[in-house]
Amino acid sequence: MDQLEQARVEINAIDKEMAALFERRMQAVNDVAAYKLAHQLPILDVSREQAVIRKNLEYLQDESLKPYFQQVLEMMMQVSRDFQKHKIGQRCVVYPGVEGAFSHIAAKQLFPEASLHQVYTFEEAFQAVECGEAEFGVVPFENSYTGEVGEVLDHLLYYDLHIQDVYDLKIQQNLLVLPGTDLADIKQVYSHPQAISQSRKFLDCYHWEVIPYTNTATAAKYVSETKDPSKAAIASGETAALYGLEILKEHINTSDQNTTRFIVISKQMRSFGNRFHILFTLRHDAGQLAKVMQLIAEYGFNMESIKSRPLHDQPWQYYFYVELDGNIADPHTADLLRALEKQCEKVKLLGAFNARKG
Ligand SMILES: O=C(O)C(=O)C[C@]1(C(=O)O)C=C[C@@H](O)C=C1
Repeated sequence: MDQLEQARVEINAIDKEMAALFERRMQAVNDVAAYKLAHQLPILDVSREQAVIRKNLEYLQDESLKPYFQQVLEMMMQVSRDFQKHKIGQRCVVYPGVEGAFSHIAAKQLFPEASLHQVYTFEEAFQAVECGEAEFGVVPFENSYTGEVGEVLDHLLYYDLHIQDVYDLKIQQNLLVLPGTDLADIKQVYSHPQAISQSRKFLDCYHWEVIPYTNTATAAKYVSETKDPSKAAIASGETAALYGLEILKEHINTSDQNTTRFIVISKQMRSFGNRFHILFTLRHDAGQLAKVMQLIAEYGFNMESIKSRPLHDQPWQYYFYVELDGNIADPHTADLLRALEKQCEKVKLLGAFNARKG
């Protein structure tokens, strides 16, 4: 046997073992798909995929093979997702805004195999999921620069829905114009108020009229339709391609850490992860909030975030949102929740998620 033949005999033997291992893996994936269908969980789990890749790369002895093995792992999980999609059927996911809006970009990344449908408002996304028209909704929750999306937080209090997942999308704002436009031609700039405030420093260098618009993608669409070179929009690069615009200035947001946290809303609550979030309301007496903070500290939970928002039906009264490090499945968390239920008027556990530390 020459060297080539010998190597091929070895490859054949390895492929045979891999075929058996592939069948075993797909049986496990089949169980995952059945669980995800029964519990209405999304197929893609980004944090799990990252963990699978990280762990498996550590098993390799030969460093130079790591990028190749990573490709194998990514492909294997793509196959796994295709198989699950076939088993579960197509999921319906809604997002607010138009094609090219950041919610659409987040929804595409979170649900690459789903059927995506746009709605006009955040509330329509909540309504579609609550009435069962859609299984999931992807809505913005918080921006690292401009803070929470208050309306979405309010809907979480009033709708009987939970947070199924949390996804951080790096946001890059760009100045979009009709092809051939110069900076000197621009007189008005259109965009969503959050995108405007994220790009404030850039905008302050010019004397343009800045006009708030429903969202970044509709602003880009409007500029494209007017065919007026004195108008520009602030939006994502993807939006430029969609509406035939040109990126005149890239990356105009003040902070390059600009990230928007999107949430996946669903009727089901996610129960695994290293962090969880709750909403609560209090009796309007002195020291109530301090008592809740004390309980959280006494039970040894690290609080990552706290926000307060006005209650719609009780002027000058507020509800609170907190994010705590810990596992919902841990009995200690159940103890804390019981203690909070005694202390608060209403407690709503929104769900768990995997937060990346640092
Ligand atoms: O563990 C899961 O949740 C799976 O669906 C399995 C699997 C995989 O094949 O390893 C596939 C898709 C997910 O994005 C993560 C991992």
